[in-house]
Amino acid sequence: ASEQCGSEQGDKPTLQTLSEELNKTEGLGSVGGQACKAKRETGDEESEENWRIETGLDFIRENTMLRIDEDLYFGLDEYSKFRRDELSLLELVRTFIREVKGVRALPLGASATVLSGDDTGGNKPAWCFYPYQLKNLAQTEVIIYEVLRDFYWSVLKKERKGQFLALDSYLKDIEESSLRAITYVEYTNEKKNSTFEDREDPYLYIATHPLLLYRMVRRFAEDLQPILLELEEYEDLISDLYDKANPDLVVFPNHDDLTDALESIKRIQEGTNLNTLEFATGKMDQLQTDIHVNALHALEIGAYYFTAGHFAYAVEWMYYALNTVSQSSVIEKYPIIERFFRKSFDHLVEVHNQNWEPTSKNYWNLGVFHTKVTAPFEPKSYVLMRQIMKDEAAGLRKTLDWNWSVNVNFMHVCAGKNLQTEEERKGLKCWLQRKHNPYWSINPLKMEILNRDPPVYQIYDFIGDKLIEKMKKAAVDGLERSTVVDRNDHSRSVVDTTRTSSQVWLYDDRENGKFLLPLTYRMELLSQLTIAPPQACDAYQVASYGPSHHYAPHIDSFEDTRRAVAKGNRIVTIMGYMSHVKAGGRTGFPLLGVAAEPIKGSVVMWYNLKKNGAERDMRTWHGGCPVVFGVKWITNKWVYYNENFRNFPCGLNQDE
Ligand SMILES: O=C(O)CCC(=O)C(=O)O
Ligand SMILES: [Fe+2]
Repeated sequence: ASEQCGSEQGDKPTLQTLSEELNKTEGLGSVGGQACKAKRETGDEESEENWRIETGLDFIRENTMLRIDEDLYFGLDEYSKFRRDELSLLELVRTFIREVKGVRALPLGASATVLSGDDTGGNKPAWCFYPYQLKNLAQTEVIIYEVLRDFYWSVLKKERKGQFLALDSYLKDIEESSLRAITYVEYTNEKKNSTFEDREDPYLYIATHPLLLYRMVRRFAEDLQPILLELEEYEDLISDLYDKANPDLVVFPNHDDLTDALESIKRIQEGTNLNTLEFATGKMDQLQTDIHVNALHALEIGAYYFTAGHFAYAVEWMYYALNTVSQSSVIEKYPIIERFFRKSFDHLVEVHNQNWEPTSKNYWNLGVFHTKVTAPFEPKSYVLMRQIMKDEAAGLRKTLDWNWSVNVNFMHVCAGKNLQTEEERKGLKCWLQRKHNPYWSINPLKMEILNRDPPVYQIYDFIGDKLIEKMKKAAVDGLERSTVVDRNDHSRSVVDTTRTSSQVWLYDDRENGKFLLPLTYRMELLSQLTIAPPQACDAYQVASYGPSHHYAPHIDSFEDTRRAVAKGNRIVTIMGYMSHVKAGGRTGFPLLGVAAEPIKGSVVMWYNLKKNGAERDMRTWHGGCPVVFGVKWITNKWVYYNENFRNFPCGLNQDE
């Protein structure tokens, strides 16, 4: 069916085919299937296809600021402007993308209120922190899509021929991303014969896939409002949209959210060392998804990396964009387009090289390649500086002072690399533990030791699925953005980019938390520590992470013991995984060179203090690696020293 779609265009390249081509990615097959279906449903559209394309092109030529024209060099003036003011590359790229897609920029000062719902201004939630709200947004968008698609084919094409290239490319963008994902999820649900409970939610899939999320947020921030402004006169349409999409209940993402989405992509890629080509084509940490970004997206992502000062990734994304666009046949007809990509690419290479210094300073500039870039760029010959420093960083693991190597090692363990030496790996094993308590003899613990000194254990099947569901249910409505101890004032907690999860506390000593007590007792048996009394622990902290959310390396014990005078400090952490994570989300120990895999139902246990209970054990620096795809749920149980100093240091498996 998709071939048919292509052949409708004949071999005459048009702007329509151009944006179709730009939307394709090498090796992933045609993405036009859904679009074809939409067209077929409306019956006799094929014959009318051509006028739409032709007049669409004319419309663009006549009405846009920057002309796509052989004689008038595209964006040359703009281009020379950005060379003086480098930060505007991103804006220039956005202008270019609008141009190609036929999206008119909103008039300056226009507040796009056609369908913006409640304007909660500064109180608007940051979208990226709420996968469950984003899920609703994905659902709303599909409703908007359906209304606009029907309107497009039933009304618009008859009245205003060809003026709506922007709407056309908007509909296509949804079809090849969100709708494609929904089809995929529904298909797998069906194939797996999923019951109601374990059906995967297609909208949550969209809300937690970093590329789908970026594409959706981008459509809201860039594409939808200008389209709606142009359709304002169709009052029936607008009120239909208003009724169905209920914008008063949903706050739509804006440009700040688009920046957040781009920042998320950056955090994910940097934090888990994803290869650019693989990431762009939907591969994340072993998992291949059938979702990708197109040349225009890659162009924007490259420009964002440039703005953020990470020049190596900027060059890689721009190279991907250029390469994708160069393979498009319509480029022969519009070489001007390719020239824009090439100019941008050349510029990024130049800036990369300006920022590359062959001195030890590079230890602080991890955003460049190991060497300057020379033409022709061959991505395989260039290695990221941080990659090159992997061995050196691993060698510095035992240095307990904070230094540059911690972040590099954290990134590598987050990517699933094991940095432990042969010596350190000796004696690491899995076993069934039946000792220490009769309870375990009939129901042995599935133990694994991840590190011997200091000991880090992972214990599998420790929290049952039913209990996990109960915990999530009790937690989900109370989730709030996590905080960290204020660096300047240790008595305060503050919101910070080093910890981007949301969280809530559940109390097993309160009426509505009693269901947690069996878990607490199980933890006592496991650790041979006193945990249940409130003075021996903190309540259960339940935390949830969406894509890009992380917790940078830290130690769970307090630096300032005034935070915990009565209880003593946090001696042991027992952290449970309450979900599988599709990609990413490990718990990394950069100084130990190892990470725990987020396996639902397992708990990880380690020390935060030395055995004397007074000093922090600096070796158990750890952090929550960025979630790449999916949602990660954890629960923390922190155990305090004073209630436990008597039975210490018998601690964990003293006979191991
Ligand atoms: O999310 C993780 O894997 C680690 C969380 C953590 O270290 C904490 O909450 O203290
Ligand atoms: Fe922690």
